[in-house]
Amino acid sequence: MESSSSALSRLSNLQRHLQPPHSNSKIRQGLVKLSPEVAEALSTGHPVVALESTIISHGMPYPKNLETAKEVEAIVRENGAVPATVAILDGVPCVGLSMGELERLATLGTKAQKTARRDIAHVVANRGNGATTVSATMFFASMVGIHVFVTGGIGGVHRHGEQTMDISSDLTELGRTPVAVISAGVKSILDIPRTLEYLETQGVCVAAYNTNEFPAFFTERSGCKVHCRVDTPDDCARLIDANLKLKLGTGTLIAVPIPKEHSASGGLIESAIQIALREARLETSQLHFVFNFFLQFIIYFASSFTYMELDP
Ligand SMILES: O=c1[nH]cc([C@@H]2O[C@H](COP(=O)(O)O)[C@@H](O)[C@H]2O)c(=O)[nH]1
Repeated sequence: MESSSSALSRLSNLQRHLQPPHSNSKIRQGLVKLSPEVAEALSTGHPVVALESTIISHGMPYPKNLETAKEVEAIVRENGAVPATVAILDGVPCVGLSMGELERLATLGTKAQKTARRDIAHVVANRGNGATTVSATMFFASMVGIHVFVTGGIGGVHRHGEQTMDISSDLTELGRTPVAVISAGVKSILDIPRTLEYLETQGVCVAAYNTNEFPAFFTERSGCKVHCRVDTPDDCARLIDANLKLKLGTGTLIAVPIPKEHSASGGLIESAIQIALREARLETSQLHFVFNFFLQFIIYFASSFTYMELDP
């Protein structure tokens, strides 16, 4: 606990040092709405933790989503920081939501547009409601001077991403926005080794908490080693501090494995996911077989007709 509070004070000193109060928000006045609590915390150098909102609107049904959002905010408060949930409401990017706004977002559910960086201008221009993903949340957090952001899982490179190019903009955002993202890793349905390769290309420092391995969201292990290990909140604060002071310009990803007490249920979910993936692969290969069979059939007939036409 002592090391966690010294890490908090280190971060808040850093925030004060690197971010003269409201320098950004003054420049961008009117573009982003800060909740009074977040504005006060940022101006006094009190630690602030950003939270995303896609997980609220798209990740769970109502009212579970609202309960979880409140619970997460309460955990941030219990640990001495101010939570800043980010969302776009009626076209206004909000950093820090009131209980009413949180409730509104939760009841909107999927009617709130899933908003990644590429969607921000569109949602704002149309005065829409947007639930921000990791990339959009990082963008707004950085804009107002919040350096730490906590979430469940970030997006990554999808399986077969080398063919589909389906790569989450969360990864490019980590390569361009100096915010530390603390998460349980990436979803295990994604391609974890390629996600880590992509982050390396983007120059993102990926650290794992109390382990040498990148966690697999529902389980502690993914089989992928990381180059940076952090063991205490102080280690994390020093890493974030170095990244910001050196103005590397990139984000930091700190992956925290699922707590031991939940690893049994996590393992159960993970094995169900692996079975589903195997079944999907099998179905795809059966479909390929049927498709190839019909293709050969069509080619055979088409060529017979062509011969008949050429040589009646
Ligand atoms: O288990 C989950 N992890 C992450 C997300 C959300 O999905 C986003 C990534 O979406 P995409 O793969 O479309 O970039 C993340 O930033 C996060 O907001 C989610 O819905 N479920």
